[in-house]
Amino acid sequence: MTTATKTNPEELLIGLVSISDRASSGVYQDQGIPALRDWFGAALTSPWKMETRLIPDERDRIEQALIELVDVMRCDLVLTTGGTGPARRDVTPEATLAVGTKEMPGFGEQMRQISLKFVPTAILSRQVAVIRETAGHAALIMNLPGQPKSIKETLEGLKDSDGKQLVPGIFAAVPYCIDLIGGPYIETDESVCKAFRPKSAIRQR
Ligand SMILES: Nc1ncnc2c1ncn2[C@@H]1O[C@H](COP(=O)(O)OP(=O)(O)OP(=O)(O)O)[C@@H](O)[C@H]1O
Ligand SMILES: Nc1nc2c(c(=O)[nH]1)N[C@H]1C(S)=C(S)[C@@H](COP(=O)(O)O)O[C@H]1N2
Repeated sequence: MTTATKTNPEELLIGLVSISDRASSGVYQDQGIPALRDWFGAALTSPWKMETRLIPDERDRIEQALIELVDVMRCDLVLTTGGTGPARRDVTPEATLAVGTKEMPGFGEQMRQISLKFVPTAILSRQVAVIRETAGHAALIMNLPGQPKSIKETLEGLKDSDGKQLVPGIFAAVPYCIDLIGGPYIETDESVCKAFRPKSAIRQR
């Protein structure tokens, strides 16, 4: 576990939660947090920090981690990886919906569409996204599947060998969503992920 504190209101605080019985008990090494950290390191050009958790597939533990990351640490964005499938112990979507104050169904639908370009089993992921709002703060919480490779696939989409975007990744819609819930202005490296905002919402630097 790492501990980050928000020192600058312009800095994005990202909560990264890896949910895996086997990685959290040491059967194998967690690759979820490293894959997320590497992706954000390449994608973001505006300031950011991360706060990480590695936990088993237990609904109470997942809810507790999400609430703490949003309400106490004041993360603006929380990404989970793992526990979205149909297996008995896969409960990440249930925990996420339980802590959300608004559901964002478009994210789940679109993430499955993106993932279907990579694997036919994408339909097995029940991933969801929600907004959690407290009195003075709000965050977007999004589920990603557990396969470490699914992180880049879902966030970044599909490019051809020349780098031309064939399928936009889900992260393209995240910066404007964070604007709308009062979070910091996120800027990205367009060669990794081009953020989409309405013209009126684009800040000139
Ligand atoms: N945090 C992780 N680190 C590394 N590999 C992972 C991780 N989570 C999942 N995987 C890999 O992705 C595969 C599918 O993910 P899934 O979440 O369905 O795993 P799982 O079999 O339920 O894992 P677990 O039993 O650890 O909860 C796993 O079999 C494993 O190879
Ligand atoms: N982009 C992407 N999405 C994916 C996958 C993948 O490899 N890449 N694996 C699928 C598989 S095999 C499963 S079972 C579901 C659920 O995975 P989870 O239980 O690890 O969250 O995600 C699906 N979505």
